[in-house]
Amino acid sequence: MGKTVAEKIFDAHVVDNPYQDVFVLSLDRVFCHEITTPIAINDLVARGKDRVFDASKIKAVIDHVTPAKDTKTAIQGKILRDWSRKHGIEFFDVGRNGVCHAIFPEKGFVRPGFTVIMGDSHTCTHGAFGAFAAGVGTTDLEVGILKGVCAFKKPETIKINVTGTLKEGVYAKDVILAIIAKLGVNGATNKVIEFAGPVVESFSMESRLTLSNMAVEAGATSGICYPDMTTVEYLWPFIKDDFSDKEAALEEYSKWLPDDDADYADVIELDVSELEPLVTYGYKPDQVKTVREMEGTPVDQVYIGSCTNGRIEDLRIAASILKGKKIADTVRGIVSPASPGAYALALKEGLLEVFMEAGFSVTNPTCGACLGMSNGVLAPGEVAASTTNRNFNGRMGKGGMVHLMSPATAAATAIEGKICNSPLFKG
Ligand SMILES: CC(C)[C@H](C(=O)O)[C@@H](O)C(=O)O
Ligand code: SF4
Repeated sequence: MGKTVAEKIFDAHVVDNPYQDVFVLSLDRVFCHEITTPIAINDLVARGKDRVFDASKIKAVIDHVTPAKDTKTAIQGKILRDWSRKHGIEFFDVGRNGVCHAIFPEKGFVRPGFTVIMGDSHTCTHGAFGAFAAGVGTTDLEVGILKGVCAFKKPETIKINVTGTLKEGVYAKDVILAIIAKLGVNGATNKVIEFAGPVVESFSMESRLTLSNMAVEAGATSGICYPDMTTVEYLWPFIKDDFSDKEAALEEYSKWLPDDDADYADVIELDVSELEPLVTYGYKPDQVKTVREMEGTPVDQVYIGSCTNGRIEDLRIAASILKGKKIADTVRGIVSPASPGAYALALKEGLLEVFMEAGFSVTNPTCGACLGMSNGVLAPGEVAASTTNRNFNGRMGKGGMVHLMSPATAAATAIEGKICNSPLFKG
């Protein structure tokens, strides 16, 4: 029987098989942010185990609330900062920081075939490189930091073949919303999703990161895209000394493709040729309608950012719609480029100017408004159009409502003050 991508990665990393389908895997990366890692650090210190398995494989960033907004968040940042310095862990502090799942890919920290953990549910994002990347709780994070291993049940895999041709103005965000609507919020629980097919092959790394990012919203442990020349091109600045040429890198990474006769829990065919821009309407990410159905819904705030859609590709699309336009005066527009790289490029390309002239506030790279912690918290009863990944009740502020959508739809919605299709989508 052939193997799925996750099965191949498990086989290559297994250090123990304590019982049945539980496997202890060696870790290639342990990522840390200031919300969940300080709890693990404090506990490790209290237990006299303030050690790390391999400082070069651990990376840390302050991203959720940055710069600190109060004493509590300042302390969280300080714990992570002091610990990183003490152990020689590469650390991204104010001025060089951004959303973990945007900055770590940008730095080339993830490679095909890697195992990655982090105390964050959207760690699945890094599966876009053909890695097994999973969010974990405090105990697993502590063990990972200390010993460089993590125990997982060998997951089954759902393969989704995305076929057809996307219409102009329809993006990876619409595809993943369609997938979540189809699977339901628990449809892939304890499973891995492989995103396959010509549409995914045609996607940039940014678009693949958007797909993998929301795998967890269907319950998936990880969302994996297959490594190909797009992956190699993206990683090339970081791997060029390891390979004679790009073809050699591609050949090496191809060992992380699934076998033709791999055994899947389910194989889903999704033809996206007729797909329209989508938007969520309720408090669960599988509550999805077409933008057309939701057209005219007034919004108070439009947020463009996050680990889902705060990358340079997203900023370019939104800016192309906002150029020369003004957002409605009933709307507060907030854009948070997700990483320093995206911010710097957006500045250089004049995109930040486009956003500002349209009436947006441009913030530093941070999670901020995405989870209602800073930089754009909603008041009760307010409605946001947002390029983020979660629309849970109160997610962006107690009593607030969030409609998830693509950056193109968000930009168009900001101009109208009401949910609407972008001019790029011709129907
Ligand atoms: C704060 C963190 C633990 C949380 C997560 O795990 O996802 C956050 O990033 C989120 O998106 O809600
Ligand atoms: S941007 Fe939002 S979803 Fe992503 S890690 Fe930050 S809070 Fe979580």
